[in-house]
This record gives sequence, structure tokens and C-alpha cells, in this order.
Amino acid sequence: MIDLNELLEQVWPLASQRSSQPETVPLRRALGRVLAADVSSAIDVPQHDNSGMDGYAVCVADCQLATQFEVSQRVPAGSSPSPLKPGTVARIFTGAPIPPGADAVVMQEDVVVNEDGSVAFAVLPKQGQWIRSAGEDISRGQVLLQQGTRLGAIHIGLLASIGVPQVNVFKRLKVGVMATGSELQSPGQPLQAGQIYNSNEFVWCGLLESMHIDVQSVGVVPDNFEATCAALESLADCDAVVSSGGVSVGEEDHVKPAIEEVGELRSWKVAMKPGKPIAFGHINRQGGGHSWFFGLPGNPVSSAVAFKLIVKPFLNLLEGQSLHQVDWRHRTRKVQAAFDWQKPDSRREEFLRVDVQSGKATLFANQSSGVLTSLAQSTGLVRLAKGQQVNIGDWVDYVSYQDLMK
Ligand SMILES: Nc1nc2c(c(=O)[nH]1)N[C@H]1C(S)=C(S)[C@@H](COP(=O)(O)OP(=O)(O)OC[C@H]3O[C@@H](n4cnc5c(N)ncnc54)[C@H](O)[C@@H]3O)O[C@H]1N2
Ligand code: MOO
Repeated sequence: MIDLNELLEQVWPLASQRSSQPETVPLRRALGRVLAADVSSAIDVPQHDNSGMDGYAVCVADCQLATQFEVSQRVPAGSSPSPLKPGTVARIFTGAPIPPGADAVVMQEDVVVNEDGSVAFAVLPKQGQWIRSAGEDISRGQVLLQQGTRLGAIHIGLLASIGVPQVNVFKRLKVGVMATGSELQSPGQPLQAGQIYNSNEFVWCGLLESMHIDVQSVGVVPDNFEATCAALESLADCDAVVSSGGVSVGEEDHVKPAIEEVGELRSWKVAMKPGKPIAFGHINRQGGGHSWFFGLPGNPVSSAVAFKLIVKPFLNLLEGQSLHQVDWRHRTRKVQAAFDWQKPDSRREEFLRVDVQSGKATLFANQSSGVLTSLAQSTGLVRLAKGQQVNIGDWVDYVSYQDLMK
């Protein structure tokens, strides 16, 4: 058996060697895409010192209590003020540029306005108060976002705030999905004796779509060699293909011989539970090149866990993110076990489905790799080393699903 960390060190670097091509897309199409180049700002944000309040722009050195000041100009947002006339103040509104010569803003609640329109201050202003400085958010020349950043809504807002209308991102990946198993039935059809519904395909399509990846699914492939080869070949133009089932040791497992027929295969028993049998390789394309291939176990929990821990980061790397950005092992933290685990697996590390609230991990009662409910009713995985026993109150390593899918 191979340790998970060793497998990751063998497989992930293969993805970094071949990242996808860049393309330019308008900002409104950039959500979830990966930046293909650093973005620097050509402007200061905000561009000018501006008022943080509706009120009066003043020169602090001129201000005295019990004195009336003439309001010499009115500065709404979007206007360009003249220099402040000495001994006067300027009416100003939130976001409007500070007139040259003014060095503080007094909010209107702290000002008395006289009948003749002049104003007086109840409290003396402090230098700089209520002034938002030019460049305090982003300064000109600053690298705002780095290559490899996956763009969320706030990132896109930042790009808009520096006036950029479009952005250079890596091409979207296309990933093929297939579920092998003659026992599989599609939702909506009645179950015959011995059949189960195909859920893996739906889990993966959802995970891939949430990763902004285009999905091409061939659905269920029956357990026979020819059908498996044909399905694999039909997906060869994808960047990668993920298949479930048929990677263990039974005679009905056709995935491994089929990959050997249409490409190249490496398969492992990974020392992890769930997710032990994993096949990896590639499918040759007719015109040259290849699609990467992952054969994950059929058990729904095993395949979803293997997908999140192994395949998802691989796809992120293939799209152009860096190893540091995708390696979930940096996002592991300690939580306190609210459970006992007295019979650990001595040969495989274990990933237990737990619900973590306020730093305390409660174990989902049924840890079988066939129980998909365990994934729905947990917040993440506790990672235990081979043979690691747990007593209530022990601190254990934990990674949340949210951090795994970042
Ligand atoms: N003699 C041994 N048997 C098994 C071993 C072993 O080492 N020696 N390993 C076990 C482990 S661990 C796992 S995990 C499974 C993996 O088996 P396969 O990948 O070959 O998957 P199948 O046998 O095709 O299916 C396993 C299980 O999952 C259900 N399944 C399959 N596809 C789907 C789907 N699309 N949606 C929902 N459920 C699915 C299938 O009906 C089976 O119940 O092997 C153990 N056996
Ligand atoms: O990989 Mo298997 O999940 O240990 O059931």
C-alpha cells in the first residue's frame, strides 16, 4: 500500500506541468475563473483625498470656538473643488474630493448653521478627521491580485474598482464523468432486484460545476470491457476523466484493463480509509495528446472523499493554480474530539466524518463507506494516522469540507 501523502507527491506534480491556455474574458464572465497573470493597479483607489461624512471641510489651523465661518463653496461628490479660501469652510458631501488647503471634515451634526448661512463649531476638529486618503484602499502600481487567484465576487469588485473591464484567465477545464456498474439505475426509473441508484455521477457533476468546470457525462457504463473502452474513448478530448467503480479486485472490474487498452494505467492501494483502491493514468487521443484519468472506488463516500482529497486539487493545478494554493493539508487544524475511537485501522490512515461546532468534533455514528448520509450530516474530516486511537478530549487534525473545496 502507498501512503496518501506519497501518492499526492507523485500525482499532483504531473498536473503542474501542463496548465491550460489563457484567454481574456469580460469581468461579468470571470466568476470562479483563475487569473493567468498578476494584475497591478494603474490608479490610486480612491483617486483623491475625500470626505467620509456629509459636513464641512475646514483648515484646522483657522478653526476657533465661538467664531462664525463663511461657507465659501459647495462640493458634491463627483465635482472638482477650488482651493479653500483662508478663513472659510466648504460645504462637502460623503465621497466628494477635499478642497486643497482643507485638512479635516466636521460632520454636520457637530455644526451650528446660522440664519445668514455661516457656521460655527461646537468642538474643535482634529487634523485629518473624516478624510479618506488617496490610495488608502489600493495604491497605484500595487499588485492587486496574483496569478493563480480564483476570482470570487469580491475579487471581481476589486478589479472593477481599478477600472479594468476584462481579465486574463486560464481556459475552463472540461472533465468527463462516468459511473461503471451493471447494478446502477438512473433516478426516475424503478429499481429492479439487485439494483441501486447511481448517485456518484450526481455528486461529481455537482462538485465539478461548483468548481466552474465544464462537465461531459456519459452516465452509467455497464460492467463489460468493450462498453468501458468505448466510454473512455468518447471522453478522450476532455482534460481529465473521472470514473467510479470497478477499481477493486473482483472479476467484474473492467476499468483497469480498459484503461490499459486505451492508454496507460497506474493503480494503487492507498493506505487510507475510505478510498483505498485508486487508479490513475491517461487515455490517448487519436490525434495525439491525452486526457488524465482517475478511477475512484464505487462506494459513494470513498469516491467523494478521494475526489476532494486527490482529484479536486489535481484539477485546480491543471487549470493553473499553484501547489500552495490547492494543497488542503495547509488548511488542517486541531479540533477536540467529543468521541472515542478505540479500534483504529493499523494499516490505513482514517478520515472520519465529523460535525465540528465551537471547535468540538462529534462523530457521525455510521462510518461505513457506503453511507452517503455521513457526508451530508458532517462538516468535515478528522484525519487519523495509522493505528491512532482517540479518547474524548484529545486534539485531532481536522479539515472542513469548505476548506477542501476552496
Ligand atoms: N476482496 C476485496 N474486496 C474489496 C476490497 C479489497 O481490497 N478486497 N476493497 C474494498 C474497498 S476498500 C472498496 S472502496 C471497494 C471499491 O470497489 P470498486 O471500486 O471496485 O467499486 P464497485 O465494486 O463497483 O462498487 C462498490 C460499491 O459502490 C456502489 N456503487 C458503485 N457505483 C456507484 C454509483 N455510481 N453510485 C452509487 N453507488 C455506487 C456499488 O454498488 C457497491 O456497493 O471494494 C471493496 N471490496
Ligand atoms: O476505500 Mo474503501 O472506502 O476503504 O471502502
